[in-house]
Amino acid sequence: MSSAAEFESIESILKKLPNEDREKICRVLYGQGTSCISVSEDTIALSEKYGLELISCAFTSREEQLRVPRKIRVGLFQNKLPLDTWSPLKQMREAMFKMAEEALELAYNGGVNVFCFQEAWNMPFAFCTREKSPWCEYAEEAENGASTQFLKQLARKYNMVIISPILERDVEHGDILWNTAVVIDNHGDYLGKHRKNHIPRVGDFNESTYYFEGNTGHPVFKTEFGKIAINICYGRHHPLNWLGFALNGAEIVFNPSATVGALSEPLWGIEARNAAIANSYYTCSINRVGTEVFKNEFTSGNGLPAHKDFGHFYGSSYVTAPDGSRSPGLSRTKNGLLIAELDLNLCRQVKDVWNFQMTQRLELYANLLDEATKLDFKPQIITKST
Ligand SMILES: NC(=O)NCCC(=O)O
Repeated sequence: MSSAAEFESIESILKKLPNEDREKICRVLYGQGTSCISVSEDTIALSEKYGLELISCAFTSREEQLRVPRKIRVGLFQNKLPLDTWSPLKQMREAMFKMAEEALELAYNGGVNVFCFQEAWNMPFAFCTREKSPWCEYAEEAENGASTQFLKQLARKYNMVIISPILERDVEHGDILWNTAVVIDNHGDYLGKHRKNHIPRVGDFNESTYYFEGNTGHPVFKTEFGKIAINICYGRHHPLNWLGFALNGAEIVFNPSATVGALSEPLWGIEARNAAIANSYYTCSINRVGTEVFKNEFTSGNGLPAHKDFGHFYGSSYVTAPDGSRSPGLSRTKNGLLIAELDLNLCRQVKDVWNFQMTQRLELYANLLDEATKLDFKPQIITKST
């Protein structure tokens, strides 16, 4: 479904440079902190069988004298829709589950401990349309919906924490919808959920037609593989949203997303990376791939002609470490799995060096925020008196 005109990735262009030049550029653009890790031949064969691009890398950390390394592997999965947007829901679900099963099998073979899907992974990203039918039918209960039940058994089988961002239907509270990430622990038990804090009102992203801003705060989920949190898509534009997860002790924050090139691609490599630096945690950014075409035209309220697709979802999923180094990105056009080995000890090591937490002056900002939220707030602007 991707347009042939789409280029594959920044990395595929960098590969064309002479080695010496490429190394210099990568050191500056990507940081010094990643190296390739080899995965078994079987894992490579599996990625080929399932048509999934596979990138695996490890972030560098220092060995400590008193603490053992806390190395874990994350798996970031990006995918196109397996069928046309207008396919019957049952068929779409079957195709999605098959694809998820293959990606999880590959992740297990690559030693992944925590796996995350893209935003609203099991449905077309139909929120551009503002139509209610059939899209609202994709909504599921967080704790016991079809995809949670399906993933629980795979989480148990593979001893893997799974983050499953879905359209949630809250049947106990008026059947309303939310944009939610469900967390299933490695024993196959439902651990909890987080609802998207910031809802876009930009371009074709008409998501406020479907759900409100989330009411779950900034939860951090304590798992056997570290303290994890989820900042869903548009929340990545809000630095205080990232801070919220840091204040609650996150070591890894996942950013499952759905965003298109014309809108956000120059921002993509910056925001989650900056958040990792500012908050001394790892960030894992996942974006969907491909161009999703809808049956009916929709408009964006910007005077431009009505159209039937959002534009190209550019994938490019990547991981950033607390020291600012980042992994290569997955392709802009293909389904893929990025496996990254993280030593969670690096979070504290970076805090000790940079002291961002010690120097952050929360009380200063708390006072300002308190004032700024009052209706009679007067901005502190100093002008020359006449
Ligand atoms: N899904 C979503 O929140 N997309 C908004 C677009 C963006 O933040 O780049």
